[in-house]
Amino acid sequence: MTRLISPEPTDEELLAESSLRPRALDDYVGQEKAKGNLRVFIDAARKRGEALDHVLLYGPPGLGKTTLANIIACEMGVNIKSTSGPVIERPGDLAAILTNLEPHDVLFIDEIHRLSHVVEEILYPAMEDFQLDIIIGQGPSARTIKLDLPTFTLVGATTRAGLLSSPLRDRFGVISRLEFYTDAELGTIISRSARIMNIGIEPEGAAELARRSRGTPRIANRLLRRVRDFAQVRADGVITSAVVDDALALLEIDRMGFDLMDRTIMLTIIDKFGGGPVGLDTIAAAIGEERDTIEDVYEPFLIQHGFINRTPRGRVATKAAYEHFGRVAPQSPQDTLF
Ligand SMILES: Nc1ncnc2c1ncn2[C@@H]1O[C@H](COP(=O)(O)OP(=O)(O)OP(=O)(O)O)[C@@H](O)[C@H]1O
Ligand SMILES: [Mg+2]
Repeated sequence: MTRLISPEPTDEELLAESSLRPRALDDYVGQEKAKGNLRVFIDAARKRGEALDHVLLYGPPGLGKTTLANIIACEMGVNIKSTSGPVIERPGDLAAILTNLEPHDVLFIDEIHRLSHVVEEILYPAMEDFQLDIIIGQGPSARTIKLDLPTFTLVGATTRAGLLSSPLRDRFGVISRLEFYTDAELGTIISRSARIMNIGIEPEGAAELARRSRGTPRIANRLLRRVRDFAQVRADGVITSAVVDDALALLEIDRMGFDLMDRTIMLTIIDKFGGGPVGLDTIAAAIGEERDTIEDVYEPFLIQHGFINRTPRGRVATKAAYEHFGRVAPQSPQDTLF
């Protein structure tokens, strides 16, 4: 099932996204820390006439990792080859990709935490010494030959850097964490997308949409498309904050941008487990969703905005979560003790 606020791209979006994707670092909104670092490293590499150091981008889905990888290649003035961890099945697949790179090219590996072990081991010498170790023959007569590779830049993307093996993580010179976007940044992205898509939107409409986008550009662009449909049918084509309100009410997205699954997670902790602490596996079983999906996709935003706490004994619903549903939070043990 694709959720309306799921950060995973739909097919329609994969097409639409390419036109909305900023191509230069200056057009990439927000992420000032990552951008600032990259700008320095890119300038330095260009001045030295070298390939950029390997870059690892991590953060929740939909925050702009793929976009940033493409911008890096663009700013370096090189080609980008894109693939993803699960797609590279055998060492030979990776060897074929690596030997086809031009000097200084960017190799983008999405979901790099899902690379198989054998493939990962090919990557170590390739990243470090730009060499490929190929084993020829079998048994006692097997020998390794080394093949020189062009210097290249590996850009890896992952939702959780913690899932990467440390030898792999250590081989990245630049490690950047992407953050959720502020409402103001999302407002800028929404206005820009509306311009490109030729949609009329009032500043208040953009601001309201930004507030409901879970800090995520992909969700912002998706909601913009849905609300446009609504504005064309129900209003006279212009997106006002009232149109956003009505459209999102219909789509069951509340004023915080939470959808049914977000609310289910919080209400499950509150109602079924007395507010927690409750383990992630127990929550997953109770709502019939994958543990990893909850951890990668739903939970980061809820934690960041203080609706759920992660404790050693499990997840806890916060006072803000109770208040969001108009409930009164039980007194914490500390309050009753003293
Ligand atoms: N900083 C940004 N400024 C403007 N638009 C952005 C920015 N980041 C992302 N977007 C928009 O959001 C969409 C999704 O971004 P992108 O595909 O790069 O996300 P992602 O982090 O790679 O997600 P995933 O982890 O799911 O691959 C893009 O089409 C782009 O239009
Ligand atoms: Mg991506």
